[in-house]
Amino acid sequence: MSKPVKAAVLSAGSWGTAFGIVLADAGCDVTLWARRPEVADAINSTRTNPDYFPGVELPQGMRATTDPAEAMAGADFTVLSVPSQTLRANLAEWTPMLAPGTVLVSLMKGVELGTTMRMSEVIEDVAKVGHDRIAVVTGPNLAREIASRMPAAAVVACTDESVAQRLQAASHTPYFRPYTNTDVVGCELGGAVKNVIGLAVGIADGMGLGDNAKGSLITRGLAETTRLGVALGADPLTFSGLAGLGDLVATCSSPLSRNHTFGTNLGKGMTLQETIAVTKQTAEGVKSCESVLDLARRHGVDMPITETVVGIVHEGKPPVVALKELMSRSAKPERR
Ligand SMILES: NC(=O)C1=CN([C@@H]2O[C@H](COP(=O)(O)OP(=O)(O)OC[C@H]3O[C@@H](n4cnc5c(N)ncnc54)[C@H](O)[C@@H]3O)[C@@H](O)[C@H]2O)C=CC1
Ligand SMILES: O=C(CO)COP(=O)(O)O
Repeated sequence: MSKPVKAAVLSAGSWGTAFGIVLADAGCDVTLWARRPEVADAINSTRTNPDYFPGVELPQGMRATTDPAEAMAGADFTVLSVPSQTLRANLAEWTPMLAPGTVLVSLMKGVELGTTMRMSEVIEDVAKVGHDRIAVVTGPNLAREIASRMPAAAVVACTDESVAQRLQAASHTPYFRPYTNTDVVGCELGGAVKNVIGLAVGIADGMGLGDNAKGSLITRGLAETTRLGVALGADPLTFSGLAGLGDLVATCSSPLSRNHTFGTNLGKGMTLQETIAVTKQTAEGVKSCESVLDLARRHGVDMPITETVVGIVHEGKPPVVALKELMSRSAKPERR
């Protein structure tokens, strides 16, 4: 009998835990790294992660530790699931402990502030591994639904298709159906920008602007995501796939989405500080809207919805004023 695939998942937050469940259900031997000892203890002693998924039973093939070296020892896949803005510092600490030949897998949907790097670029920069050893998992994957084993499709992307296929096999379960893709740029941008569009749709929902506004924001949001992607060398078709449209639809229609919920609270009139105070988990779009806009400006790409979100979230622009500005932009053809 062949040895089970070994996976380290760093860390034990929402998506790390949920994807760890997927890997374990697919037959992998999974070790989660948890920052807090009480989370690791609860996982090992109660087979649940009560802070994130109370009542969800974790698979037998999954355990937790607070020692990153122990988690990573001999791992075929090292899965990274920390907030995008802390990845660089976390990975710098973890790089000396990486197992030889391990594939680094990013679950993160963000763009680094300052450098405007995508997460796979940060990984390549810090861990000094080639892009053929870095994979990305993305798509319409709300962690709470996945942890409850509700059905979803996903994308596993790597420039080396055989690596994507290995990860596909390691994460395919009766409820989780991953497709491979070699367009890493498009897949990552789809995930990072949809968080920003999710904020915009949430704001519109909070303001009670209706479903036409939602449909319009999703579609025009996808148009600006695609414009950015094409400028960065992505395949435009990626954005009509799971990493683009699929993820946008899930995020923009679900109360489980933190970005959507964050936007809804702002649209209802909460201040930024009040909204941050009631948001317990990572809403990546809040920070990444600025880095996405920065990236767009560096490449001369117009991203009006992203610009509007930055105005509301970071510049204190009232949503009603932002809406008026967005709607009164100069008239143009749908496709340029
Ligand atoms: N939750 C979801 O449904 C999905 C999330 N993602 C992405 O996954 C990434 C992680 O998000 P979630 O797991 O949802 O967030 P989360 O807030 O639930 O978990 C984040 C984890 O990172 C840890 N953490 C926070 N600050 C840290 C630091 N400075 N150093 C080390 N660890 C730190 C926390 O302890 C926690 O375990 C994000 O980029 C998000 O966009 C992607 C798909 C689905
Ligand atoms: O990326 C996600 C679903 O695919 C999760 O969205 P939120 O981070 O907004 O919860």
